[in-house]
Amino acid sequence: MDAVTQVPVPANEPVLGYGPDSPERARLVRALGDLAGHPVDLTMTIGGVQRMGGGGKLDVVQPHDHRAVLGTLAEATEEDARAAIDAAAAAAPGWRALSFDDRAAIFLKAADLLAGPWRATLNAATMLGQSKSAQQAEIDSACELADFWRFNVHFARQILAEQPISGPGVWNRTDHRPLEGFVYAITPFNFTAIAGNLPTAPALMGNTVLWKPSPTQQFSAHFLMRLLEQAGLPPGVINVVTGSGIPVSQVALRHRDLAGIHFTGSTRTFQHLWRTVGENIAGYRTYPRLVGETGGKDFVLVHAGADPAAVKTALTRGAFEYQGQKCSAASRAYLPRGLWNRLREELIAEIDGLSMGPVTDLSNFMGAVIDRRAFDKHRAAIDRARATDTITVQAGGGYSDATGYFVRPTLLTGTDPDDEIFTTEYFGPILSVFVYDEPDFDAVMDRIDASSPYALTGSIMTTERTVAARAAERLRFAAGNFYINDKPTGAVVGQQPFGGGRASGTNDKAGSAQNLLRWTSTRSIKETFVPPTEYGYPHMR
Ligand SMILES: NC(=O)c1ccc[n+]([C@@H]2O[C@H](COP(=O)([O-])OP(=O)(O)OC[C@H]3O[C@@H](n4cnc5c(N)ncnc54)[C@H](O)[C@@H]3O)[C@@H](O)[C@H]2O)c1
Ligand SMILES: N[C@@H](CCC=O)C(=O)O
Repeated sequence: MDAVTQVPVPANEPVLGYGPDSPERARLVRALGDLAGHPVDLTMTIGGVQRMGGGGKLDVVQPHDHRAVLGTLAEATEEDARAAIDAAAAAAPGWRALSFDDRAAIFLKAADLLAGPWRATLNAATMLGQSKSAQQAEIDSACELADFWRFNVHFARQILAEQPISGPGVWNRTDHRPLEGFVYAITPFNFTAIAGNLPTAPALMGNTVLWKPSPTQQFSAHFLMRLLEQAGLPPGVINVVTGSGIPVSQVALRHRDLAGIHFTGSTRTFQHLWRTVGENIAGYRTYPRLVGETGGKDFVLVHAGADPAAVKTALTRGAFEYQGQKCSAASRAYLPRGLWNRLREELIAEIDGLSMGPVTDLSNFMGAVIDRRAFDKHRAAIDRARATDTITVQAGGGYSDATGYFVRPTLLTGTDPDDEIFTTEYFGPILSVFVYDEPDFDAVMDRIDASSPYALTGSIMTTERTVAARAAERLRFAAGNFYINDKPTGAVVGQQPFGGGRASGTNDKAGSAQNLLRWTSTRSIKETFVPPTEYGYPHMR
């Protein structure tokens, strides 16, 4: 069909509340029971066929109850990786020959399936497998993922519509080709929406994909793939391989047809991937596109005139929702002495009162951290803080791995602004506060800018317009997402395109036209209607 169509106007998926007696709560509770009671084989999906990886097995458990097994995956081997890349290559001609509208319809249908009949399943899988509360699952695996799929279609259509001007006798066109080869999508444990967006954004632009989810997100990834199949995704367009990714990368990163990497995860992993691509650069057919959104040490800067109640809520929600396991989580805050003295007791009481436990008990504000490795890292950070003279544990500081990987929300104060509590990403429920004297406000901004290698999110809390403007200017490169009088988390697709610079990533803004452009390689076409028939020019006469 040749008609130039309009795609549906996207709108953000409304966030449901899950209050007592609500129908969505009843559906969620039922899904939690169903999924927890039926462990599944967490298969790979290669060329549309589900099978277990060829390597060692790994149980995926509920982080808040680590004896409860949700499913078992098996490490994908190098042979599995080769099969998945071959399947992507086999599916590529048919997929890129499909019209944009046909591809877009699959993801629009996926969004509607997710917002409707699949919502409870995806939310329950995310709660059980990643230990998210109902609210945190809802904003992630239901709303943000549906938003990614709907807004990406809208932005992709805008990209395709962008065409060059044409002079007399000439027609110029831009052909938005997919990349030549496969895209390797590698996704983190903490957001089901990111796991869903990273393989599907390149696929929407006509690419075929090798997708390696995080083992600790594999449970929700498994259902996500089933949803995409139900939406009509043809076999081989997205090929899922399971496990650590190390054998997969042995093959994928050295493959001639690696055309791009769409990564979200730690800075360390992304730098490893980039380095390996650099080492193999002469071996690729085309220069691979490298898109990576990585770590953060996100700040809240509080000015003397800020509203204490707003500061308290921004810190509590910003630092401790989803156990601080958001790349955007507030992990360092800079408070003026007067306000700190007024707020301290209330803030400690609020943090110590936060409910934490199994997320299947919907009254809990927090669940467990993702796994033993994360638990050990947070425990070590808290123990070190206790043993350091310049640091005081103001709230929390407890932990237990008896039934689940629980770390109490922890508030530290430190007098050395260069200590690792202000510079290192712990990726857990630990918030470090530096108390400054009010006249030092400008010097504190300099510190925030210089003391951490990251530049992901940050916020300024103030009631003075001129202070907000000064901070926005002075901290212009310290955060890719900057908030005024809000927590630094909770970006919404289409409203606050998300991503950071410096060590936080390539800042290609997930869920925006900027990101989608990375998955096309444009061809300029010039057509001359009546070509010249003599080689000479007037000055030669
Ligand atoms: N900036 C953002 O948008 C954003 C969003 C979410 C998470 N993050 C960051 O992600 C990190 C937490 O996530 P994580 O613990 O899953 O990160 P991670 O780097 O440990 O893992 C990310 C993914 O990479 C895989 N991986 C690791 N080594 C690999 C290799 N050699 N080959 C192939 N795959 C490999 C992992 O299995 C996982 O799927 C934090 O640093 C956080 O800040 C950033
Ligand atoms: N986009 C999310 C963070 C994603 C990283 O973990 C937010 O804005 O809070």
